[in-house]
Amino acid sequence: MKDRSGSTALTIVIKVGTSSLVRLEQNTLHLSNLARLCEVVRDLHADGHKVVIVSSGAVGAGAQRLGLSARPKELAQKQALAAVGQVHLMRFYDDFFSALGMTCAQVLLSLGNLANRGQYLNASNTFTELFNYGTVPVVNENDTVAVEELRIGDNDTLSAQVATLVRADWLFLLTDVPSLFTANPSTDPSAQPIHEVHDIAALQVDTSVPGTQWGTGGMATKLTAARLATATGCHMVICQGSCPEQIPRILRGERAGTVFYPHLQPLKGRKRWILSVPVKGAVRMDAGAVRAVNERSKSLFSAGIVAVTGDFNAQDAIQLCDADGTELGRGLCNYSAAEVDRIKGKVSKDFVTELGYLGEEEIVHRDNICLLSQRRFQANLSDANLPEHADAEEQEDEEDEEADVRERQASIDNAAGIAAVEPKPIRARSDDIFGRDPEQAEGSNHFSFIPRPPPLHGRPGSDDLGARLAILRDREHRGEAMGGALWSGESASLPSRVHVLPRIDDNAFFDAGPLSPGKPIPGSWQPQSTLADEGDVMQRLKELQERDTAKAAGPGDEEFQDWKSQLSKASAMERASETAGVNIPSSNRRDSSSSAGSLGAMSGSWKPSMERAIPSKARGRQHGSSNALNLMHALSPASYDINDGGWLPT
Ligand SMILES: Nc1ncnc2c1ncn2[C@@H]1O[C@H](COP(=O)(O)OP(=O)(O)O)[C@@H](O)[C@H]1O
Ligand SMILES: N[C@@H](CCC(=O)OP(=O)(O)O)C(=O)O
Repeated sequence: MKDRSGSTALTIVIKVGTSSLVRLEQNTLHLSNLARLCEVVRDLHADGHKVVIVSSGAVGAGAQRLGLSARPKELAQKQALAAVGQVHLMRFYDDFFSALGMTCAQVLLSLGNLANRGQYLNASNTFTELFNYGTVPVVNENDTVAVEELRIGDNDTLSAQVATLVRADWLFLLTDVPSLFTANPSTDPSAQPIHEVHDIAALQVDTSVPGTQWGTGGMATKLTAARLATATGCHMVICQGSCPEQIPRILRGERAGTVFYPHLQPLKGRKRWILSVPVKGAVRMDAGAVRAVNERSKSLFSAGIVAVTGDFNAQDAIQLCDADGTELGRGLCNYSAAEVDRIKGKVSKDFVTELGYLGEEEIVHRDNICLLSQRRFQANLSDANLPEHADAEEQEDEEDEEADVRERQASIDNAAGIAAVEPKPIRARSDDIFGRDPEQAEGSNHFSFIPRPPPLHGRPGSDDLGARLAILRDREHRGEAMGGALWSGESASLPSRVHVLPRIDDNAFFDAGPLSPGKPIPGSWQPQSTLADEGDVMQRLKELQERDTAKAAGPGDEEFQDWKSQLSKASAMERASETAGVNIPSSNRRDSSSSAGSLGAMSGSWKPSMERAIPSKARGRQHGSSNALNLMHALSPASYDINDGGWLPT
């Protein structure tokens, strides 16, 4: 079967709500709905489509099993009911699918599985394998263990996130009404059905009246799901759960339910994942910032921020809203809520005075912004109205997508314990580090890519450099140093034992060139001075921490002033070179706004002629503030030299 767009093999997510799975009056499961849904899935599967079910109903079914007539209010009670109901529901899914000659698989997800990029990729690989085995994954939130602040909370949002994860073409939300209406049809007899939605922002509907006591979120969360799903290029449909047979008919083009059309230029690669990061706050932008961010796909700078809400940390996801509070997109913020509050409306040269350090120039870098508006979708959008750099953006999206595929593959390889020592060229990521394969014999020169652990956060001057160090030492103690930030080992090209403290939070990509057994890493690095042992490293860190603290004390310090003036010269130099088209490594370009790159540049270890395959996307992909460690590298005499195209932080 082809869908209306002519595609043959589709990935389809079907979310079924409690209202369609539980018969409130009879206090039983709605077995006929459930059985017919399984039959529809069987037919879709037989037509070559991959199908995931996101099933609600655990709490409702649990309540029925225990004879409760009202939904409990306490989280712990709901969690207990979910534990009872989930197994009951899955028993029927398993029975029905078995009777139809199919196998289903239970997947319980929690927020952490989606918000953490590594776990997200891992979950994605699991779905791929479940599809390969021909099974039907049946997903629910892991309600029983999800604590309040770490819950997704409703399965409409969960289903959109699952649709993003499996790169679904269609997401169906089966519920107890035939479509979205202009208002709740059970309380407003004048409510009119809405059949098609091209621009969610333009919708005028009242979703404030909730549905049954057993559902969560009513229509409001379904609209949230629609915004997420359509932004990633997925069609979404709200339709009647008692008639799952509509699904194949809607795919063929029949008019039923409410169809939300996807963005023409959907989010790709890593930006899709950003949508799964929990939102911790919001900023409101003035009209100029709205134009820059929403229409011209620019970064968000502090000058355009008029208000901040929520309590977020650096690198949390926040909503980017217009002055009225309408959400236009989401992004990973480079500063905490308190920091943004202090620098909002100001320009970046004021950051040092306000914050005591110079951080990223962008509050939210454009590489970390996911726009949710469907401005690009409108059919009448002429080329002249397309956002600035639309072509470049498209190419960057493609790069993002390719990077995403590579990351997924790397995640599979790592999970399988495959050392990435291959005769063919390998593209490595800077969040991999090189290390000796722990499984290999002493004296072997084989190298592996070892995934780096999640980034640590910190600011110079804050005392968390000490905390970072404690974490690093703990990792090393636990034998994770090879995959951690404090790396120790022997390089094939270095005779001596060295300690390398790589920049721990840069997600830039770099090309490692071909690796093969017994061959030194191309572009191998040579420390100009060697930190011989842990004592040296600790001593160095201590010195640097003291310097950090002194610098953070304020801009009165002479050395700090000198540092600042070098920094602005470096930025100017860089801008000039950029304009002149000199090939500048992207990571250094990015770092021009932070201490390390610029100081590195000024100290001569920056090599503009160095050819490296770092896509421009690397810029701004910073996770957490790297300033403390960047600063350390910048100040450290142990800077690393690049021989022939490899890359390590200076
Ligand atoms: N504008 C609207 N259009 C349709 N239904 C609405 C609207 N606003 C609120 N609702 C309510 O949303 C309910 C469906 O959401 P919910 O109870 O969460 O169901 P489910 O369990 O299927 O997720 C409907 O039964 C209806 O009462
Ligand atoms: N995870 C919960 C579902 C929460 C939920 O969103 O319910 P619903 O609004 O019926 O889709 C459960 O299984 O009961």
